Amino acid sequence: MSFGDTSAFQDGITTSSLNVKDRITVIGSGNWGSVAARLIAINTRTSPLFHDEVRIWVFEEILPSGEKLTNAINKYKENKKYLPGVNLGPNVVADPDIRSAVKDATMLVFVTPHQFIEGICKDLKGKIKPSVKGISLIKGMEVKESGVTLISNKIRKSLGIECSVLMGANIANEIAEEMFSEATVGYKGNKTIAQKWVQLFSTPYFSVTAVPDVEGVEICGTLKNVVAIAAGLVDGLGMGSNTKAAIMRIGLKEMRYLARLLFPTVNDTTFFESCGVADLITTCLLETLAWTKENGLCPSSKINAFHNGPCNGNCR
Ligand SMILES: NC(=O)C1=CN([C@@H]2O[C@H](COP(=O)(O)OP(=O)(O)OC[C@H]3O[C@@H](n4cnc5c(N)ncnc54)[C@H](O)[C@@H]3O)[C@@H](O)[C@H]2O)C=CC1
Ligand SMILES: O=C(CO)COP(=O)(O)O
Repeated sequence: MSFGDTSAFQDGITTSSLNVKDRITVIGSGNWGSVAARLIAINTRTSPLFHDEVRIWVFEEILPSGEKLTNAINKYKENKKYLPGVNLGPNVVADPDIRSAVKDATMLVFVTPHQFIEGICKDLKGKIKPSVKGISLIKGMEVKESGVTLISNKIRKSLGIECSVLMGANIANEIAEEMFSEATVGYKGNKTIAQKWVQLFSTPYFSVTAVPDVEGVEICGTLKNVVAIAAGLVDGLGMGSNTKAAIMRIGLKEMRYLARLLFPTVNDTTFFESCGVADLITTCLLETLAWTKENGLCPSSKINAFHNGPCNGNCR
């Protein structure tokens, strides 16, 4: 079962049925955190379900101008370091103090690099409302000899809250430019909250669908990066599009195999959502583009460049 048409929910969730407006805090203000805050702020400005203001917790940094990043976001409504040139919206408010940023929140959006989540959860323990709902946009998982732990599970266990996930073919800069993208919300049990997450993120150019398979959605967002490394190697070796397509096809099958080995309840259909095949494709394509842009090279020279220097224009 899936759903993506937010208009269908308008009757199901009303302010009168919920009584209070939800208050949103975004935890993380990097590239994707800033774009996520921008999407959310569009909806909180217009939907009666949400409080207008969107708080964004900022890991404080000093800009080359000497200004604090938080002050600059609040002054210019722009994240000059992680999303320059994009207006975040008048209702986005940056806060460098994580505790004050989450104090009134009823919905928390986690969107930091995965290595920081443990420390962040420690800081949040006992500081959030017990009824708060979370969603993780973080890609990655913890791997130890004892087994793997998904990031949403770390959040759930550490804070004792419900935590959904949102993953997909979501290159943040493209969404900031309002180019069309899809995303998948993965949830466990609570369909009402999943519907609310869909409403919070959906815009005409950001189409969100929810599926009741939180592990499946999250593990897709993690494992696709392994396949993308292989796709990058294919580029570097100049092996061509057929080989890259084979890597992607076999990689998707292996993603499904491993996902089901780790989490037997993962649904096959999840791999056909944006979080599955679409994220795999965009990340495999991105590997090529990012590397070649950074190095001023054409794709087929990628590996040779390590040995022979930059492309001389003769490679195919
Ligand atoms: N950028 C993208 O297009 C997408 C990113 N993601 C995922 O979103 C998550 C966040 O990625 P981005 O926003 O791209 O990150 P980013 O790389 O743009 O920003 C890094 C963030 O980490 C913060 N930071 C640095 N040191 C820190 C510390 N010690 N403690 C806490 N925070 C610290 C920085 O201030 C900054 O806000 C990642 O899990 C990534 O995989 C998912 C989809 C798309
Ligand atoms: O979601 C992404 C592209 O769709 C980017 O994900 P990563 O941050 O894991 O590279």
